[in-house]
Amino acid sequence: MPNTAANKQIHVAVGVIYNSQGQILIARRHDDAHQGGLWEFPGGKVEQGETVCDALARELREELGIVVTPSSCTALLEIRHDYTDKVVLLDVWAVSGFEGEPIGKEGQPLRWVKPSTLREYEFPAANVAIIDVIQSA
Ligand SMILES: Nc1nc2c([nH]c(=O)n2[C@@H]2O[C@H](COP(=O)(O)OP(=O)(O)OP(=O)(O)O)[C@@H](O)[C@H]2O)c(=O)[nH]1
Ligand SMILES: [Mg+2]
Repeated sequence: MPNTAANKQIHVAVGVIYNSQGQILIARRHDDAHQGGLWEFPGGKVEQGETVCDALARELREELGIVVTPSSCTALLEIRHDYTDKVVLLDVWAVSGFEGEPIGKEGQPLRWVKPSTLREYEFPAANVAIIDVIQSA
């Protein structure tokens, strides 16, 4: 298949961020974004020349204003998902240490939730596997 915009795989760094009470941070995607209106784990596209950890730290600084403690990042899983309009490779990391208080710097609503309540929120289809891993931990 030719490498067109429609089938090019997008590498995404995704953070499952824990606070000291064991809650996880979720954010609501803008209505006009891909998979808009759904909840997500914060993160974004890995840029050329970046490690996934660097990309995650940059995205969490840009989107939430927090500074991730590099030693607190651990790889959780990778998910490849075909949304028809695009294919994503989600590189999912747990983040248990950071400085600052997260705020929705792009106007996105944020919520700290207990892992057991994650299924009450609507996420993109690719996230089902992430929630399975979180809840089996
Ligand atoms: N951040 C994030 N993206 C996800 C999740 N699940 C999921 O399918 N995605 C998909 O991953 C892709 C890239 O994520 P993104 O939109 O956050 O990328 P970004 O921050 O670089 O955004 P930008 O393109 O506005 O600069 C989107 O197509 C999005 O739908 C998730 O839990 N978190
Ligand atoms: Mg993003």
